[in-house]
Amino acid sequence: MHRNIARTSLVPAEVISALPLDQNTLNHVDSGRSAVKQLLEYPRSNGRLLVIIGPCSIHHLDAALDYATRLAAAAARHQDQLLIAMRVYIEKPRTTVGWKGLVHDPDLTQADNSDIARGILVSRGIMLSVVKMGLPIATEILSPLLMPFIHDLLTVGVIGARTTESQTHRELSSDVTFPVGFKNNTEGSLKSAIDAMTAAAQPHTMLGIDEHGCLVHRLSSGNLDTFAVLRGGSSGPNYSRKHVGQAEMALVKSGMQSRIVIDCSHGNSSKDYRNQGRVAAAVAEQIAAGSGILGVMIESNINPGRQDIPPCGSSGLAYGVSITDGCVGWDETEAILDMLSAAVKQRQTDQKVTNSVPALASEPSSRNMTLVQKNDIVITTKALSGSLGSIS
Ligand SMILES: O=C[C@H](O)[C@H](O)COP(=O)(O)O
Ligand SMILES: C=C(OP(=O)(O)O)C(=O)O
Repeated sequence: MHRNIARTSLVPAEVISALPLDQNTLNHVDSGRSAVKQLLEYPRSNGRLLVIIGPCSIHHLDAALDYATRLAAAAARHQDQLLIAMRVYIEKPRTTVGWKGLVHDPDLTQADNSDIARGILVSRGIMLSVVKMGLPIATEILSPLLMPFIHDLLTVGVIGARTTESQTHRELSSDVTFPVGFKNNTEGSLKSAIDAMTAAAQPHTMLGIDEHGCLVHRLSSGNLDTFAVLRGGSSGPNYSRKHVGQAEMALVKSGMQSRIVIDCSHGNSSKDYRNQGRVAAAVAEQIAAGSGILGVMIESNINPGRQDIPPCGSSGLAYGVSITDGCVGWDETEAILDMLSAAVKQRQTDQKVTNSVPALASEPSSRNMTLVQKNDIVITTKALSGSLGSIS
C-alpha cells in the first residue's frame, strides 16, 4: 500500500519560465549539441575528443559552480583538442539503496519527506548556471518525468548501465534532440547498449508529460545521434585496445557507426577512483596511436575521494568531495586533461601526415612519450604495446 508524501504543483512550463534560458545561452547549448553531433558524424574530421567529466553527483551549489569555473577555463585551454561537457548529474541510480541525488533530496536529509519540488528547482538552477558559463552539460537520464523540466539545457544524455535495457529509456532517448550515450550493462555486455542504439534510432509511440504536466501519447522522431559507452562491469574492465576493437566490430556488424566513449570510472576503475588516471593513460595511448575513440568519461571533483553523508547532515561535509562514487581531485583532473589533449594532438598531427604523405600513414608516432607532468602527478605512456601509464 503506497503513501502519498506530497503532491507537487510544479509543471515544466512554470519551472522553465521561472528559470529560463536566454537567447545567448540557448545559442551556446545549440552549438554544443551541433559540435557533438559533428564529432559523431565525422569522428575523424578534426580528431577532437569528447570529454564528459565532472562530479559523480552534484550536491552543493557553490562547489558545483567552483568546479564549473575551473572546468570552463580548462575547456577553453584545450578547445582545439577536447570538446568538454561537464557531468551535472542530479539523479543517481543505485545498485540497491542509497542517496538518489539532488532532485530527490536537495537538503541531504535522507528522510521520506524530502522536498522534491525544491530539488527540481535547485537542480535546474545549477544546470542553468553552468550552461550560462558557456559549458555544455551532460546528465544521466533516469526518471522520465523529469526530462521536460531540463531537456532544453542538455548537450549530452547518458543512459546508465542499470537502465540501458529499459524500453522506457530507449523511447525517451528516441525523443530527445541531443546525443545520447548508452552504457554497457553492469555485467559488461555491450549487446544491451547496441540494442538500445538500434531501438532509439526508430520512432516510438510512448507516454510522456507535456509542458503543462498532462499525460500525453507521443510519437518520437527517432534519434540517430547515439554512441556506446564502455564502462566495464562484473566481468572486468573493457577499455583495452582489444576490447575497443571488439566493440568496434560489434557495432559495425549491427549496422552502427563505430562511436565509442570510454568511461574511466565504474567497472573500468574497479570502482576505485585512484585507477581512473591509469585507465585514461591507456586510452590516451590508443588515441595517440590513431584509434578513433570518440570520447572519455571521468568522475572528477575539486577534492579527491568520497565521503558518506554524516548523521549531522550536510553541515558536516567536506567541501568539494563526492558523496557518491569516489572522484579524482582537481590537480589530477588537470593532469589527465593535459595528457588526453597531448594524445589528441598526436592523433591530429598523424592524420595530417596521413592525408598529405600516404606512405607514412602506418607509422604511429607515440613511443615512450611523457604525456604530462604537472605538480606531483606524472602520467606516462610507454611503447604502444607496453604497460599502462603510471601515476605517482
Ligand atoms: O556512479 C554512481 C554509482 O556507480 C551508481 O550510482 C551505483 O552506485 P552504488 O553501487 O553505490 O549504489
Ligand atoms: C551511475 C553511473 O554510471 P553507471 O551507469 O555506469 O554505473 C554514472 O556514470 O554516474
